Amino acid sequence: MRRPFVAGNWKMNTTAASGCELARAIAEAVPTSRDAVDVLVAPPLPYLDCVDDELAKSAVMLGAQNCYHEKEGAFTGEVSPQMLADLDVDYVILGHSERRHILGETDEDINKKVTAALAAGLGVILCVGETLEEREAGQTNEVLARQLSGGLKGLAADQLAGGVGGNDDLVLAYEPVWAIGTGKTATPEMAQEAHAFLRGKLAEGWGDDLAAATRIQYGGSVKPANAAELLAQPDVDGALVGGASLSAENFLPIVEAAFAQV
Ligand SMILES: O=C(CO)COP(=O)(O)O
Repeated sequence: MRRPFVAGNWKMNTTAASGCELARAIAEAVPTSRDAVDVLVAPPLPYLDCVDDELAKSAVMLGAQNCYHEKEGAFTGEVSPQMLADLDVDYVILGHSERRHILGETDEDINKKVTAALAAGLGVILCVGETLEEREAGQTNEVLARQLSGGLKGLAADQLAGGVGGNDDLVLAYEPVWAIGTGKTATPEMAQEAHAFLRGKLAEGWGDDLAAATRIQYGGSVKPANAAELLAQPDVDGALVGGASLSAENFLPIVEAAFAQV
């Protein structure tokens, strides 16, 4: 069985004080002895260091929400994968729909970032997902296939599988854009269908072993009330949680729903 993976994407929310308090509450609930589920929080960049301190005595991993593809140099305002690794970041979220649709990132940009992040020893959570118009036009699979092959272009299965005991693997997140922050969740059946499609594409492009090992998270209005039925789907290996990750009261029941699966 693939180890479930629940991640909280805090997006551009919290303050230094409230972020650290939230991290502390999550860390307390997931001590190092509870490692059957991977749990991660991805705070805003300026709070990575203080959140990392709060997570020190827990099994909770640290995530970042973006990076640039260059190591260093004259790229004002950007942050390299090496800098994130230096701050103990385990995984970086790449290709989130907010970066694709608000910040204009292309599959080509995302591919450069995925390649650079994996090369720097970071794990990558690569987000893919269709808009409502694309779903209604029957283009969901086409969009998912394009974003997957675009994001992973030029990468071989052994670069995506992660090292022994390391967190430098590829994780996918299926996040239908119409379900993000809207309260509209994909039904468990819709999520399962998209996840199974993505796993099939991974098998076609990178082989059965990688497809069987790769975790695919679902993201889009995941809440304590719907987490268990989503996580029960055979190809749903975790959740990428936005709004509900901003309070321990909402995030921890989702984490517990994942523990209940193992
Ligand atoms: O975008 C998301 C996580 O990356 C999902 O956000 P919500 O859980 O707020 O819908």
